[in-house]
Amino acid sequence: MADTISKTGLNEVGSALRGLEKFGQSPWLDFIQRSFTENGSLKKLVEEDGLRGVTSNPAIFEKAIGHGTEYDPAIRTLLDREPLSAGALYEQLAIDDIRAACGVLRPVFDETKGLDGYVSLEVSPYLAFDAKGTIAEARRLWKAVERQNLMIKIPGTPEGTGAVREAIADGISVNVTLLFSLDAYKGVLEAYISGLEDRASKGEDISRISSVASFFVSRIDGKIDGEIDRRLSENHADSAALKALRGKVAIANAKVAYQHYLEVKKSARWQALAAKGANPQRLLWASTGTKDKAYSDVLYVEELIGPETVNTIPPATFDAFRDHGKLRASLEENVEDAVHVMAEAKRLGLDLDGVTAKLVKDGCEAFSESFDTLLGAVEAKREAVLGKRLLSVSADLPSDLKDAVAGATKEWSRSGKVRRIWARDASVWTNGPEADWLAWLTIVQDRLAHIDELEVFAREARSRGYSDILLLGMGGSSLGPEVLAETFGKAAGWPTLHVLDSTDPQQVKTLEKAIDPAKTLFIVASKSGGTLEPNIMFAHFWAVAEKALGKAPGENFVAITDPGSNMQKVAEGKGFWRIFYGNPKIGGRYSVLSNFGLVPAAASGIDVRAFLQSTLLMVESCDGGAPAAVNPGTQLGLILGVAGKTFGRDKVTIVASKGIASLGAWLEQLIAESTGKIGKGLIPIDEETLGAPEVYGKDRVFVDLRLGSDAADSRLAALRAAGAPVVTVTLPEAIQIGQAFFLFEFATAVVGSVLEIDPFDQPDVEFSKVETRKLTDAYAESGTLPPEAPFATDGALSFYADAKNTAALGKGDAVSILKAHFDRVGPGDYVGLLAYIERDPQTREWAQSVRLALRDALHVATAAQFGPRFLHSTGQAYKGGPDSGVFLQVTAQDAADVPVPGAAYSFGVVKAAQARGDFEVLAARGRRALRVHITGSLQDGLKTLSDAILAALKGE
Ligand SMILES: O=P(O)(O)OC[C@H]1O[C@](O)(CO)[C@@H](O)[C@@H]1O
Ligand SMILES: O=C[C@H](O)[C@H](O)COP(=O)(O)O
Repeated sequence: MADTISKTGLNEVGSALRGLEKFGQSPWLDFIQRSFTENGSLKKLVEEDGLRGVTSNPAIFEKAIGHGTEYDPAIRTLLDREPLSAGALYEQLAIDDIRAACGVLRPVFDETKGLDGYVSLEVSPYLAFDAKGTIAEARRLWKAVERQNLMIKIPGTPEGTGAVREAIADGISVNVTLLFSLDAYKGVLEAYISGLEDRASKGEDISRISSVASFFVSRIDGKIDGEIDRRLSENHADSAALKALRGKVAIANAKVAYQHYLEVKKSARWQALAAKGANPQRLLWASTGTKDKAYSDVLYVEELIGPETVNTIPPATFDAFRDHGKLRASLEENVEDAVHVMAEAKRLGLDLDGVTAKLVKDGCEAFSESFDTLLGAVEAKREAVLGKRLLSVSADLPSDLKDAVAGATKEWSRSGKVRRIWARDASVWTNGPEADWLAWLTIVQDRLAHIDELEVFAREARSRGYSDILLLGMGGSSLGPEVLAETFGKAAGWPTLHVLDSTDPQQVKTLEKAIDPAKTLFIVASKSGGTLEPNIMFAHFWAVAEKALGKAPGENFVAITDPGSNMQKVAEGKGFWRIFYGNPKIGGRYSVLSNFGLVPAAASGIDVRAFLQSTLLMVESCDGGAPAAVNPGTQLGLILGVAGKTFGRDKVTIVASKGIASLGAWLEQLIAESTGKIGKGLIPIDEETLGAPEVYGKDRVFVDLRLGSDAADSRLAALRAAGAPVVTVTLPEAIQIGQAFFLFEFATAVVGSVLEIDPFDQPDVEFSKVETRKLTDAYAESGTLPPEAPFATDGALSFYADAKNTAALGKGDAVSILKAHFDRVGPGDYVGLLAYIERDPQTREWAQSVRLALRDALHVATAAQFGPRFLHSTGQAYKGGPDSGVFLQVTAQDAADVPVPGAAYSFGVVKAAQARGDFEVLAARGRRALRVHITGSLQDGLKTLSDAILAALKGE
């Protein structure tokens, strides 16, 4: 702008601009930019051209902030101070600019006794059709800018008009924008007057409120002239009459609006307010830059000069008017002609009502798009400044998927879904209870606000000299802590964090041996407090600790549970050292950034403050102020959701750097339990070693989680080249695992919206729990589980299934049964190996080799899971998700069992009941499932089973 406004002829022709004042019109400038204010250019216009106000809009800020590097230092300074989102950064920059301009214009405000000297700041264009949101934002911005010569710009939509009345009644000066039609203007003037009356009736001063009604001009000609040209090109019968209207309608419309202003001013109603000191709401001519080069470049200034009006002039027009503008009292000239033009437009069917209605809608959309572009540019700058402090997400997508994601992104922008998520609007999903499960959105800020409590606890725990921490929990209560334990390892001088999430007696024993129970801090974690596993694990380790310490070990126990749970009562009754609470508005799989992750993190020496501060950066990246196109959580969610829903790519294959590989298991629960229901969903595939493109079907999306500068698996390049979608999430440092948690939480919520499901419930897991409970109750009553018989036995392997599956599999030997089972696998299916055995390096390796053999032979996705752990994770999707799973459940005779203190059943019985409950639900859901039970040595049995599987796959 400094260059745009010429410096020539100021004294001589500058009088044209200055001359407007003599006609009662105030020239304002439709432009703002930091450097322009800072370098004195704005002041110069005030002093030399008689400039009396400034207006801004989202498009103007987009031009100022969204391009070039001028605002970069300010962005850097702001980010050094606080982890702001793109939206918050923009707002801060805009507020600073508006304040600076208010400072320059303040002398005008004082000299004119509050008539002029205003600077306008527009409410977010996203709120144009949201009355409540608009008034809230108007109040917020008014307070934040805190300048008497500020005007809050509110669009003159029906919703905006309602907000105008409230704002005026509040004492906020308002510039009503996007006015095109006489009717809309009348409504706005009425709202202004009513607002003043409301305020006066409260006995409050109305003399310090100012308002303008921004009537848009050139955009009307743009539309009407376009229609005229279209008709002329078709040799319309009324060609001459149409031609005569070209370039006339906008000005005529404005002149007629001005007549309304004059009439209202004469009214008794207005006079009563004027007597109390009210200022009239002046008409402000906006959109006064000439768009059609065929017209004079000062047309919309010269033709609208009249008393008690404002013209906000864009820079080039300002220059032009200074240079060759002519002054005359044009606004009240030939009013009858204006009325005639309007009548002609009506007669010729130029549909001014339709045009103006469309202009309002288009205007709001255009400002929203400019705002999206602006915030997108700010986000790019933000990411550049944050650099390696932020994880990055990039995607290589085949073109059809890429286009579909771009389409979905547009739709999300248009419908404001990201903002609606943050506004806790359940209509983003199913309009069900989703809004009650969204406290994870702000849990990071919440926990940072209480960080002292965690830090004090960490110090105390450390000073107690524990060698180990053993966390007992399932699913969301254990998988997050497991990621933290495995990602960060043991911190020097701090205890080692172990996690137990199994009822396998051997696994329980292994953990018991790994710790020194007298020097262990036990953390019992359960949101509900009612989950079977943590309760029986607690009973066991309480007894173990009691024995080791020789006294009630409450001091060595900490509970994490939701307030009011049974576990809270137990912990209180048993004198636990501490009880930490979860947030009941956060589900288990979304709880890692709440106390469920933070308490074990703090106790094991992770710097929870730094961890949360880092995580907050990602929370802000996913904020409602970051438009869908640049919002990493939204983009990731749209890619996964659209790939699954539209392209049948519903297997999310997770590949990871070694250092963050445990994130995969946490992601499994998040994705599967959140999305796998009512026959829909994404199936996470974790730890499946990559293969060549030929071994895959077309149902995959690969998510590559990279840590630091770890090189990506070279096989991904081949997959990319073969057209497979690959999303890469790169964490420059391990501490950004918190960012990854939030990123995927947000993305999963987005997937839920795309799939039109409630991502926060888990109906089928509950069903399994009920089935298991029935079996353990039966055991408690009779001392034995209900009898069951295999439908076939082959050596150490016995096969069990429901009637439907049995009928499909036949009663041959192991190989033939397995062959029949895997013959049922088709393209797009996946195979789930569900092993209810100890999860240790050997069994994991066994499961890996079997799943890879299955994948390579059947060209389908495979999952290798351990029970009962997966029941609180992928189990939901296996039962409730798409019916594309083919399951082989593996159970085994336990070498030794472990009793559960105070219960009739043992760990082995619980595990057996869980496997059977799981199978019953799979069968009830009509899934293709087979259970193989190993008797005798587990190691030998597993070998026999894998040999039989390999033979079945070879078709032997
Ligand atoms: O923390 P809780 O209530 O013991 O629940 C453990 C897990 O069980 C589930 O409720 C069902 O599997 C999960 O969502 C949850 O993470
Ligand atoms: O208040 C000012 C308006 O936002 C501006 O004049 C719109 O002008 P345009 O139609 O040239 O975008």
